[in-house]
Amino acid sequence: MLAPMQGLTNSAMRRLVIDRGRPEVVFTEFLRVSGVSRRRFGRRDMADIAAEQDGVPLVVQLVGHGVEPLVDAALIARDNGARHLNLNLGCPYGRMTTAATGGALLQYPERLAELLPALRRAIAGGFSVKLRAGYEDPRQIFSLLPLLEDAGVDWLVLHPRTVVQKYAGEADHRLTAEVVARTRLPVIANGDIRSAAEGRLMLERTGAAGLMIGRAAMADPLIFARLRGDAPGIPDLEQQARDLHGYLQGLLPLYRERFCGEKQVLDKMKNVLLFIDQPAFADTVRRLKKSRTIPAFARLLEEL
Ligand SMILES: Cc1cc2nc3c(=O)[nH]c(=O)nc-3n(C[C@H](O)[C@H](O)[C@H](O)COP(=O)(O)O)c2cc1C
Repeated sequence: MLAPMQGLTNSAMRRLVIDRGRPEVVFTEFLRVSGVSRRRFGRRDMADIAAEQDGVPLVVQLVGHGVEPLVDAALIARDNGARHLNLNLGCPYGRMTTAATGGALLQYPERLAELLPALRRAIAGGFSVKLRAGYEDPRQIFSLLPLLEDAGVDWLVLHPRTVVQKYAGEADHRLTAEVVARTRLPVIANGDIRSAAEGRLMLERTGAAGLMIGRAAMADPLIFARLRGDAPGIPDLEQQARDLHGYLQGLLPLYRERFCGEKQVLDKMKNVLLFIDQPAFADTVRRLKKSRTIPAFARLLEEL
Protein backbone atom coordinates (compact mmCIF):
# COMPACT_ATOMS: atom_id res chain seq x y z
CA MET A 1 0.00 0.00 0.00
CA LEU A 2 1.07 3.54 -0.64
CA ALA A 3 1.19 5.47 2.66
CA PRO A 4 -0.70 8.72 3.15
CA MET A 5 1.83 11.56 3.11
CA GLN A 6 0.55 15.07 3.56
CA GLY A 7 2.05 17.42 0.96
CA LEU A 8 3.19 14.52 -1.22
CA THR A 9 0.62 11.86 -2.05
CA ASN A 10 -1.79 14.17 -3.83
CA SER A 11 -3.88 12.73 -6.67
CA ALA A 12 -1.18 13.49 -9.28
CA MET A 13 1.49 11.67 -7.29
CA ARG A 14 -0.89 8.77 -6.67
CA ARG A 15 -1.52 8.54 -10.40
CA LEU A 16 2.22 8.41 -11.05
CA VAL A 17 2.82 5.76 -8.36
CA ILE A 18 -0.06 3.65 -9.65
CA ASP A 19 1.19 3.95 -13.19
CA ARG A 20 4.74 2.90 -12.32
CA GLY A 21 4.51 0.61 -9.28
CA ARG A 22 0.81 -0.27 -9.07
CA PRO A 23 0.41 -0.67 -5.28
CA GLU A 24 -2.65 -2.70 -4.31
CA VAL A 25 -4.11 0.16 -2.26
CA VAL A 26 -3.47 3.91 -2.12
CA PHE A 27 -4.38 6.43 0.59
CA THR A 28 -5.32 10.09 0.35
CA GLU A 29 -3.24 12.53 2.34
CA PHE A 30 -5.02 13.14 5.64
CA LEU A 31 -8.20 15.11 5.13
CA ARG A 32 -8.69 17.47 8.04
CA VAL A 33 -12.20 17.35 9.46
CA SER A 34 -13.49 20.71 10.66
CA GLY A 35 -15.12 20.78 14.07
CA VAL A 36 -16.81 24.06 13.17
CA SER A 37 -17.92 24.10 9.55
CA ARG A 38 -20.89 21.87 8.72
CA ARG A 39 -19.24 21.10 5.39
CA ARG A 40 -16.53 19.32 7.43
CA PHE A 41 -14.09 19.16 4.48
CA GLY A 42 -12.31 21.87 2.55
CA ARG A 43 -13.27 22.11 -1.14
CA ARG A 44 -9.95 20.75 -2.38
CA ASP A 45 -10.21 17.77 -0.03
CA MET A 46 -13.73 17.02 -1.29
CA ALA A 47 -12.25 16.45 -4.74
CA ASP A 48 -10.12 13.67 -3.27
CA ILE A 49 -13.04 11.62 -1.99
CA ALA A 50 -13.67 8.51 -4.09
CA ALA A 51 -13.74 4.73 -3.86
CA GLU A 52 -10.77 4.19 -6.15
CA GLN A 53 -8.20 5.89 -8.27
CA ASP A 54 -7.18 4.56 -11.67
CA GLY A 55 -8.64 1.16 -10.80
CA VAL A 56 -6.88 0.89 -7.42
CA PRO A 57 -8.86 1.07 -4.12
CA LEU A 58 -8.48 4.49 -2.52
CA VAL A 59 -8.63 4.79 1.26
CA VAL A 60 -9.83 8.20 2.43
CA GLN A 61 -8.03 9.18 5.61
CA LEU A 62 -9.67 11.42 8.20
CA VAL A 63 -7.92 13.37 10.91
CA GLY A 64 -9.94 15.27 13.45
CA HIS A 65 -11.56 15.12 16.85
CA GLY A 66 -15.00 14.83 18.34
CA VAL A 67 -17.56 12.15 17.60
CA GLU A 68 -20.03 14.39 15.81
CA PRO A 69 -17.66 16.04 13.34
CA LEU A 70 -15.97 12.75 12.47
CA VAL A 71 -19.23 10.84 12.07
CA ASP A 72 -20.59 13.68 9.92
CA ALA A 73 -17.43 13.59 7.83
CA ALA A 74 -17.71 9.82 7.40
CA LEU A 75 -21.30 10.19 6.18
CA ILE A 76 -20.35 13.01 3.80
CA ALA A 77 -17.46 10.91 2.48
CA ARG A 78 -19.79 7.95 1.97
CA ASP A 79 -22.37 10.08 0.17
CA ASN A 80 -19.61 11.34 -2.10
CA GLY A 81 -18.47 7.90 -3.10
CA ALA A 82 -15.87 6.81 -0.52
CA ARG A 83 -15.84 3.06 0.19
CA HIS A 84 -12.84 2.81 2.49
CA LEU A 85 -12.23 5.13 5.43
CA ASN A 86 -9.25 5.33 7.72
CA LEU A 87 -8.82 7.23 10.97
CA ASN A 88 -5.45 8.84 11.58
CA LEU A 89 -4.24 7.99 15.10
CA GLY A 90 -0.58 8.58 14.41
CA CYS A 91 0.19 12.10 13.30
CA PRO A 92 2.64 13.58 15.81
CA TYR A 93 2.84 17.19 14.61
CA GLY A 94 1.75 20.71 15.51
CA ARG A 95 -1.87 21.64 15.78
CA MET A 96 -2.76 18.00 15.32
CA THR A 97 -1.57 17.23 18.83
CA THR A 98 -2.70 20.38 20.65
CA ALA A 99 -6.30 19.72 19.60
CA ALA A 100 -5.94 16.01 20.51
CA THR A 101 -6.30 14.72 17.00
CA GLY A 102 -4.17 12.18 15.15
CA GLY A 103 -1.61 10.53 17.45
CA ALA A 104 -2.62 12.72 20.41
CA LEU A 105 -5.93 10.86 20.59
CA LEU A 106 -4.01 7.84 21.87
CA GLN A 107 -3.78 9.72 25.19
CA TYR A 108 -7.54 9.39 25.55
CA PRO A 109 -8.58 5.74 25.10
CA GLU A 110 -11.95 6.57 26.65
CA ARG A 111 -12.66 8.96 23.76
CA LEU A 112 -11.64 6.26 21.30
CA ALA A 113 -14.03 3.83 22.99
CA GLU A 114 -16.84 6.20 22.07
CA LEU A 115 -15.54 7.39 18.72
CA LEU A 116 -14.61 4.11 17.04
CA PRO A 117 -17.98 2.32 17.40
CA ALA A 118 -19.78 5.49 16.29
CA LEU A 119 -17.60 5.68 13.19
CA ARG A 120 -18.12 1.98 12.54
CA ARG A 121 -21.87 2.51 12.52
CA ALA A 122 -21.52 5.39 10.06
CA ILE A 123 -19.20 3.59 7.64
CA ALA A 124 -20.79 1.07 5.31
CA GLY A 125 -17.56 -0.07 3.66
CA GLY A 126 -14.11 -0.77 5.04
CA PHE A 127 -12.97 0.93 8.23
CA SER A 128 -9.33 0.92 9.26
CA VAL A 129 -7.11 2.84 11.63
CA LYS A 130 -3.49 3.88 11.21
CA LEU A 131 -1.72 4.21 14.49
CA ARG A 132 1.56 4.48 16.34
CA ALA A 133 2.43 1.80 18.90
CA GLY A 134 1.50 4.21 21.69
CA TYR A 135 1.58 7.80 22.76
CA GLU A 136 4.60 7.50 25.06
CA ASP A 137 4.63 3.82 25.88
CA PRO A 138 5.37 1.58 22.88
CA ARG A 139 3.43 -1.23 24.54
CA GLN A 140 0.22 0.80 24.80
CA ILE A 141 -0.93 -0.84 21.58
CA PHE A 142 -1.71 -4.04 23.49
CA SER A 143 -4.29 -2.30 25.65
CA LEU A 144 -5.80 -0.71 22.53
CA LEU A 145 -6.27 -3.94 20.59
CA PRO A 146 -9.46 -5.08 22.41
CA LEU A 147 -10.92 -1.64 21.81
CA LEU A 148 -10.20 -1.83 18.08
CA GLU A 149 -11.54 -5.38 17.82
CA ASP A 150 -14.71 -4.66 19.82
CA ALA A 151 -15.39 -1.55 17.75
CA GLY A 152 -15.45 -3.61 14.55
CA VAL A 153 -12.41 -2.07 12.89
CA ASP A 154 -11.56 -4.16 9.80
CA TRP A 155 -7.78 -3.81 9.79
CA LEU A 156 -5.02 -1.68 11.20
CA VAL A 157 -1.82 -0.12 9.99
CA LEU A 158 0.89 -0.10 12.64
CA HIS A 159 3.85 2.28 12.60
CA PRO A 160 5.76 0.93 15.60
CA ARG A 161 7.17 4.13 16.99
CA THR A 162 5.52 6.20 19.71
CA VAL A 163 3.88 9.56 18.99
CA VAL A 164 6.40 11.43 21.14
CA GLN A 165 9.23 9.67 19.34
CA LYS A 166 8.11 11.27 16.04
CA TYR A 167 10.62 9.89 13.49
CA ALA A 168 13.59 9.38 15.83
CA GLY A 169 15.23 5.99 16.16
CA GLU A 170 14.03 2.94 14.27
CA ALA A 171 10.57 1.49 13.90
CA ASP A 172 10.57 -1.57 16.19
CA HIS A 173 8.98 -4.31 14.12
CA ARG A 174 9.37 -6.87 16.92
CA LEU A 175 6.29 -5.06 18.20
CA THR A 176 4.58 -5.59 14.84
CA ALA A 177 5.21 -9.34 15.08
CA GLU A 178 3.84 -9.37 18.63
CA VAL A 179 0.74 -7.43 17.60
CA VAL A 180 0.14 -9.82 14.68
CA ALA A 181 0.29 -12.73 17.11
CA ARG A 182 -2.08 -11.10 19.58
CA THR A 183 -4.93 -9.82 17.42
CA ARG A 184 -7.32 -11.38 14.99
CA LEU A 185 -7.31 -8.16 12.94
CA PRO A 186 -5.16 -8.05 9.80
CA VAL A 187 -2.10 -5.91 10.52
CA ILE A 188 -0.34 -3.86 7.86
CA ALA A 189 3.31 -3.21 8.73
CA ASN A 190 4.58 0.33 8.20
CA GLY A 191 7.79 2.17 8.98
CA ASP A 192 11.35 2.21 7.62
CA ILE A 193 10.81 -0.28 4.78
CA ARG A 194 13.53 0.92 2.43
CA SER A 195 13.69 -1.73 -0.27
CA ALA A 196 11.76 -4.64 -1.74
CA ALA A 197 14.14 -7.06 -0.01
CA GLU A 198 13.45 -5.42 3.36
CA GLY A 199 9.74 -5.57 2.63
CA ARG A 200 9.79 -9.30 1.93
CA LEU A 201 11.82 -9.92 5.06
CA MET A 202 9.35 -7.85 7.03
CA LEU A 203 6.42 -9.94 5.84
CA GLU A 204 8.28 -13.12 6.73
CA ARG A 205 9.42 -11.96 10.17
CA THR A 206 6.23 -10.28 11.33
CA GLY A 207 3.52 -12.36 9.65
CA ALA A 208 1.85 -9.05 8.70
CA ALA A 209 -1.01 -9.18 6.21
CA GLY A 210 0.61 -6.50 4.06
CA LEU A 211 3.00 -3.58 3.88
CA MET A 212 2.54 0.15 3.73
CA ILE A 213 5.39 2.17 2.24
CA GLY A 214 5.83 5.92 2.39
CA ARG A 215 9.21 7.57 2.06
CA ALA A 216 10.82 4.76 0.05
CA ALA A 217 7.98 5.01 -2.47
CA MET A 218 8.71 8.71 -2.91
CA ALA A 219 12.30 7.73 -3.73
CA ASP A 220 11.28 4.86 -6.00
CA PRO A 221 7.61 4.30 -6.93
CA LEU A 222 8.65 1.04 -8.59
CA ILE A 223 9.21 -0.46 -5.12
CA PHE A 224 5.73 -1.99 -5.29
CA ALA A 225 6.48 -3.68 -8.61
CA ARG A 226 9.84 -4.83 -7.22
CA LEU A 227 8.05 -6.40 -4.23
CA ARG A 228 5.86 -8.41 -6.58
CA GLY A 229 8.85 -9.38 -8.72
CA ASP A 230 7.54 -7.33 -11.67
CA ALA A 231 10.64 -5.11 -11.73
CA PRO A 232 14.25 -5.95 -10.83
CA GLY A 233 14.75 -6.08 -7.04
CA ILE A 234 18.23 -4.60 -7.22
CA PRO A 235 18.64 -2.70 -10.51
CA ASP A 236 22.14 -1.82 -11.70
CA LEU A 237 23.19 1.83 -11.69
CA GLU A 238 22.22 2.44 -15.33
CA GLN A 239 18.77 1.03 -14.71
CA GLN A 240 18.44 3.09 -11.52
CA ALA A 241 19.20 6.22 -13.54
CA ARG A 242 16.61 5.24 -16.17
CA ASP A 243 14.05 4.54 -13.42
CA LEU A 244 14.67 7.87 -11.70
CA HIS A 245 14.56 9.70 -15.01
CA GLY A 246 11.28 7.99 -15.96
CA TYR A 247 9.80 8.81 -12.56
CA LEU A 248 10.61 12.53 -12.50
CA GLN A 249 9.93 12.90 -16.22
CA GLY A 250 6.50 11.34 -15.67
CA LEU A 251 5.73 13.45 -12.60
CA LEU A 252 6.61 16.85 -14.08
CA PRO A 253 3.67 17.08 -16.55
CA LEU A 254 1.27 15.77 -13.91
CA TYR A 255 2.41 18.48 -11.50
CA ARG A 256 2.24 21.14 -14.23
CA GLU A 257 -1.35 20.17 -14.75
CA ARG A 258 -2.23 20.05 -11.08
CA PHE A 259 -0.33 22.98 -9.57
CA CYS A 260 -0.44 26.63 -10.47
CA GLY A 261 2.54 28.61 -11.66
CA GLU A 262 6.17 27.77 -12.18
CA LYS A 263 7.24 28.33 -8.58
CA GLN A 264 4.65 26.00 -7.12
CA VAL A 265 5.39 23.28 -9.65
CA LEU A 266 9.12 23.53 -8.98
CA ASP A 267 8.63 23.61 -5.19
CA LYS A 268 6.50 20.48 -5.40
CA MET A 269 9.04 18.69 -7.58
CA LYS A 270 11.81 19.72 -5.18
CA ASN A 271 9.81 18.32 -2.26
CA VAL A 272 10.03 14.93 -3.91
CA LEU A 273 13.78 15.28 -4.42
CA LEU A 274 14.23 15.34 -0.63
CA PHE A 275 13.52 11.61 -0.63
CA ILE A 276 16.01 10.67 -3.35
CA ASP A 277 19.12 9.67 -1.50
CA GLN A 278 21.17 7.45 -3.84
CA PRO A 279 24.75 8.80 -3.57
CA ALA A 280 25.28 8.25 -7.32
CA PHE A 281 22.64 10.88 -8.12
CA ALA A 282 23.49 13.32 -5.33
CA ASP A 283 25.13 15.81 -7.66
CA THR A 284 22.26 15.90 -10.17
CA VAL A 285 19.71 16.08 -7.37
CA ARG A 286 21.59 18.98 -5.80
CA ARG A 287 21.53 20.85 -9.12
CA LEU A 288 17.88 20.01 -9.71
CA LYS A 289 17.10 21.52 -6.31
CA LYS A 290 18.75 24.77 -7.40
CA SER A 291 17.00 25.10 -10.75
CA ARG A 292 14.81 28.18 -11.05
CA THR A 293 12.77 27.45 -14.13
CA ILE A 294 10.89 24.42 -15.38
CA PRO A 295 12.86 24.27 -18.66
CA ALA A 296 16.13 24.30 -16.66
CA PHE A 297 14.78 21.55 -14.43
CA ALA A 298 13.69 19.50 -17.46
CA ARG A 299 17.12 19.97 -19.13
CA LEU A 300 18.91 18.73 -16.02
CA LEU A 301 16.64 15.69 -15.90
CA GLU A 302 18.02 14.69 -19.28
CA GLU A 303 21.43 14.26 -17.64
CA LEU A 304 20.19 11.36 -15.55
C1 LIG B 1 6.01 14.23 4.81
C2 LIG B 1 5.17 13.20 5.51
C3 LIG B 1 3.79 13.34 5.53
C4 LIG B 1 2.99 12.38 6.17
N1 LIG B 1 1.63 12.53 6.16
C5 LIG B 1 0.85 11.57 6.73
C6 LIG B 1 -0.57 11.63 6.65
O1 LIG B 1 -1.17 12.52 6.02
N2 LIG B 1 -1.29 10.65 7.28
C7 LIG B 1 -0.67 9.63 7.97
O2 LIG B 1 -1.35 8.77 8.52
N3 LIG B 1 0.66 9.54 8.02
C8 LIG B 1 1.42 10.47 7.41
N4 LIG B 1 2.79 10.32 7.43
C9 LIG B 1 3.37 9.09 7.99
C10 LIG B 1 3.55 8.04 6.88
O3 LIG B 1 2.29 7.65 6.36
C11 LIG B 1 4.26 6.78 7.40
O4 LIG B 1 3.51 6.24 8.47
C12 LIG B 1 5.66 7.10 7.90
O5 LIG B 1 6.37 7.92 7.00
C13 LIG B 1 6.47 5.80 8.11
O6 LIG B 1 6.51 5.04 6.92
P1 LIG B 1 7.81 5.06 5.93
O7 LIG B 1 9.00 4.76 6.78
O8 LIG B 1 7.51 4.00 4.90
O9 LIG B 1 7.89 6.43 5.36
C14 LIG B 1 3.59 11.26 6.81
C15 LIG B 1 4.97 11.14 6.79
C16 LIG B 1 5.78 12.08 6.14
C17 LIG B 1 7.28 11.88 6.12
